[in-house]
Amino acid sequence: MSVTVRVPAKVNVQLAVGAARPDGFHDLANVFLAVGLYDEVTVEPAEELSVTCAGTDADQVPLDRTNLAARAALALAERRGIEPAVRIHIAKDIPVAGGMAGGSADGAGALLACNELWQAGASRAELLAICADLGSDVPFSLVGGAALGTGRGERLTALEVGGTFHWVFAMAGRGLSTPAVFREFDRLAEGRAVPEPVASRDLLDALAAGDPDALAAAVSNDLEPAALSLFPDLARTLDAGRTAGALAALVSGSGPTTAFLVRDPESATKVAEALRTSGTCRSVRTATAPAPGARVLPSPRGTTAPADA
Ligand SMILES: C[C@@](CO)(OP(=O)(O)O)[C@H](O)COP(=O)(O)OP(=O)(O)OC[C@H]1O[C@@H](n2ccc(N)nc2=O)[C@H](O)[C@@H]1O
Ligand SMILES: Nc1ncnc2c1ncn2[C@@H]1O[C@H](COP(=O)(O)OP(=O)(O)O)[C@@H](O)[C@H]1O
Repeated sequence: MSVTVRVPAKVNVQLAVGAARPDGFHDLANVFLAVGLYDEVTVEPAEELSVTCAGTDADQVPLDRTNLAARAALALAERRGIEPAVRIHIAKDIPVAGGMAGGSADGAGALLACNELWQAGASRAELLAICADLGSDVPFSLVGGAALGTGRGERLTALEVGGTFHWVFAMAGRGLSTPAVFREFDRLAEGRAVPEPVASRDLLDALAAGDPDALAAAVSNDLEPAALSLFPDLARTLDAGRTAGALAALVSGSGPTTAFLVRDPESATKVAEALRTSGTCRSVRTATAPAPGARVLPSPRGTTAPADA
């Protein structure tokens, strides 16, 4: 018997960052949008906990108990008094350390999958609380769609999205560490007052209207200067996408993946091709948004019945 859960990547269409808090985190107004690039997490009973990973960047994924999928299984098992005897396999399609919440996706996926496999019966609220303990981005991976994250990004309010948005993503040749980018944000902010992070009304209206031009005018990422400071070549990728006709070009979260909002599928193909030939990135993908959150996939013959998140 096995259970497989599919979980989306995210892009942050707004990432407003406040001053560093005493606990080292930053308060955010984090507008998450789930995009149609997915990892799949499969769990099945085993003698002991193990993690395997295949696919894009699989060699960069830790296979020990620091893996967010393993941590999620352990957290649920501990709460429920269950032996965490489970084999976890991650089929990876979300770039690693790319600012698209791939590790968070695997954490949320493993949690939902183990809840199903073990028939552990954790409620949605309990799953969300475990997600928040695992990382700031993990609750959103469970929920998907679009949401405003406040606090360190873990407190979610679902947002209305009035249409399909088309995106192109350029993957960089190396990753960027999220803590390093926040540290660089603090360094760049030294000596100036950092305003409270607030969600943009124009941006929320653009999402609700499904209007790509209005969304393009409103996107912003306060971590972008820090990511560019640590990885200056990203400016060339952003320029290549803009020149090819993207409505907006921005760094995804803490980077280094760059995200390009385009008007329609034709424009996505054109911008993707221009980025591929620009020599400024490692690979290019297109995807639409919003995508649903973590979902149990229908099981192959005779295993557990599918259940939505
Ligand atoms: C920047 C964002 C934007 O969505 O995503 P990524 O670009 O990493 O995907 C997130 O805030 C990343 O969330 P996540 O990757 O879950 O981070 P966590 O594990 O909670 O924290 C890792 C480290 O990032 C920094 N951190 C994270 C969140 C936050 N609100 N303030 C912070 O300062 C802290 O240094 C923390 O120790
Ligand atoms: N299941 C996982 N998949 C990817 N990375 C993981 C996973 N579990 C832990 N990590 C660690 O988290 C780091 C950040 O990875 P990831 O979540 O992909 O990026 P980001 O935080 O930029 O969205 C990786 O460098 C890796 O060391």
